[in-house]
Amino acid sequence: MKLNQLLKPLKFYQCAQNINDIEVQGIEMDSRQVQNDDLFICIDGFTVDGHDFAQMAEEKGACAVIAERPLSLTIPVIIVNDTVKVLAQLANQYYDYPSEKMQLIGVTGTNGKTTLTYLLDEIFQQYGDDTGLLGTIQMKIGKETYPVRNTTPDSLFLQKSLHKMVQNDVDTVMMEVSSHALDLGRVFGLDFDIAVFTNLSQDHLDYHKDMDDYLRAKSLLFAQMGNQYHNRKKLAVLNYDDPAYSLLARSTAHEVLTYGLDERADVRAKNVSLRPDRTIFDMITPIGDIQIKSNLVGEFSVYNMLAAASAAICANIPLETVQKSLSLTNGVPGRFEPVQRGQDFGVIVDYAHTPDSLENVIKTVKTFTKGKIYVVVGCGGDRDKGKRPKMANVAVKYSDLAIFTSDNPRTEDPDQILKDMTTGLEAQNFEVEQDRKEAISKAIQLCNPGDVVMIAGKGHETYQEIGTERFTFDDREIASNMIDEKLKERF
Ligand SMILES: CC(=O)N[C@H]1[C@@H](OP(=O)(O)OP(=O)(O)OC[C@H]2O[C@@H](n3ccc(=O)[nH]c3=O)[C@H](O)[C@@H]2O)O[C@H](CO)[C@@H](O)[C@@H]1O[C@H](C)C(=O)N[C@@H](C)C(=O)N[C@H](CCC(=O)O)C(=O)O
Ligand SMILES: Nc1ncnc2c1ncn2[C@@H]1O[C@H](COP(=O)(O)OP(=O)(O)OP(=O)(O)O)[C@@H](O)[C@H]1O
Ligand SMILES: N[C@H](CCC[C@H](N)C(=O)O)C(=O)O
Ligand SMILES: [Mg+2]
Repeated sequence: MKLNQLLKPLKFYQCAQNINDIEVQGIEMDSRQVQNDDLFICIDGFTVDGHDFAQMAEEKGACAVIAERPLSLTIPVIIVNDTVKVLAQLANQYYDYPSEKMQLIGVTGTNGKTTLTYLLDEIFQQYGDDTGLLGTIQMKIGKETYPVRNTTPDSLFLQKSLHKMVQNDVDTVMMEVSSHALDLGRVFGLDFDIAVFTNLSQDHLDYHKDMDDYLRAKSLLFAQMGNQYHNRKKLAVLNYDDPAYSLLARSTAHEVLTYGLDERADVRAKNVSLRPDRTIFDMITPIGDIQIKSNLVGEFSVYNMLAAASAAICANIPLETVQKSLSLTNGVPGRFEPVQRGQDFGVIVDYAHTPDSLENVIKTVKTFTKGKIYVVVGCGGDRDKGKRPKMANVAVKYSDLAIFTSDNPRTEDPDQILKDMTTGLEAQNFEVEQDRKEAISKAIQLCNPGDVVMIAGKGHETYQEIGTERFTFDDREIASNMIDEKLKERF
């Protein structure tokens, strides 16, 4: 593509050099990845400033650079006010606006995004769509899966991925939209057809100034859905029971469909029966009522199913398809995932890493546990420190014994994280075992028939991040081995 053509979305920019005949082979924001004739865009990041790598980009063959200040290079330097926004605009232009060629569903909220995108993926596949998925666990295009670094990638990777999905004839894409992504403009210019909100509770206050700032970031998804009133209807799906509902409803220019347990919600659950191994309820919707019998457990799963059904209804999926898909689903890897090795006690691995999600899952375990509940949990390093005492409090409040351990300490001192969790804790029903493997082993060793161990915080993760290195670690695998050992000892 000619550089002139690529710059078309921009009205104002400065360039002292002639850029008329420059041919661009690709866009790059990482100098290390630059290839001949790429356009390099300098991003001033949290760790380093991309402007400092423009020279490297030139040496690697970049044809031009986009920057926020003059740089002494021999290749043309195009100056703009905001390279983050320009990256999003040019990536969209370069990949020919892929989000407009698909049905795009964005999901935001503190908890439940991954779960909801998986439920939706199953519903749309059940309907017969070719689907794409972008989120915490992986990116998926049809049956192919790809590893990811962020829940919501930067705008360049995002547009490239959506373009690939278009090339693969994907009809519908579900994507998690994190508050970081919204705040950092990673989803600028995306044409969302349906935007879904799950819930808001404390997380990420290392990044956002306070809960209002966090909510403001979440509201951007609904404010930035685009304005195609006549071509295609756009819809916002909101949790009526969450206090954030009214602000989010006011943030969008589009029609809102609400869900919740409240009688006033458009899509709601009645006669809810929360059982140890399944959940049964009547789902009331504007287009008819269905009964849901699902393997998912806990009240939070009712919310996830209501949200999934609401988004599906917005996309004109028949209720029978929704009903069938929700009855078939076995949930999401690392979300309330049982580890079963034939033992007479329960072991559940879950990704709860916020006070609210931890409370939800332990309370759910409590509803069906006759024996004791042991919780193994830690808190991530380089993340919201305010969550630490709150998660510790929840763990001791709802369990018989909490074993506090390391999650991903990252660059923090694991002992300090554990101190942050336990300082001021009044209850005595906890132990501290920094080594996560030991902590899991201890909990499993303590189990008598009918007891349950809840291993929280890391869910699907197959690594433990200590310092800046990732070491192989999978709660499910470790727990399986420990259970096997315990069973062997018995015989
Ligand atoms: C705090 C944050 O969001 N950081 C993101 C950010 O990194 P950064 O600002 O540190 O980037 P940087 O290293 O300073 O680099 C700046 C620029 O220089 C360039 N560079 C750098 C080095 C070099 O040699 N040459 C070069 O050109 C880089 O390519 C980049 O363009 O930009 C990177 C590329 O897009 C992201 O991967 C990275 O996410 C990091 C890994 C991260 O941990 N982010 C978390 C906080 C996050 O975003 N989490 C949310 C989900 C949270 C949730 O809901 O649970 C998410 O969406 O993942
Ligand atoms: N609707 C919900 N409300 C509250 N908690 C939930 C809900 N759904 C799931 N959870 C809990 O939150 C945990 C994380 O769920 P999930 O991975 O779906 O959320 P997420 O929003 O994608 O999280 P992340 O931002 O870390 O990617 C689950 O393991 C479960 O403990
Ligand atoms: N996406 C979340 C994941 C947290 C998972 C938990 N295991 C941790 O490392 O804190 C975050 O980056 O805050
Ligand atoms: Mg997620």
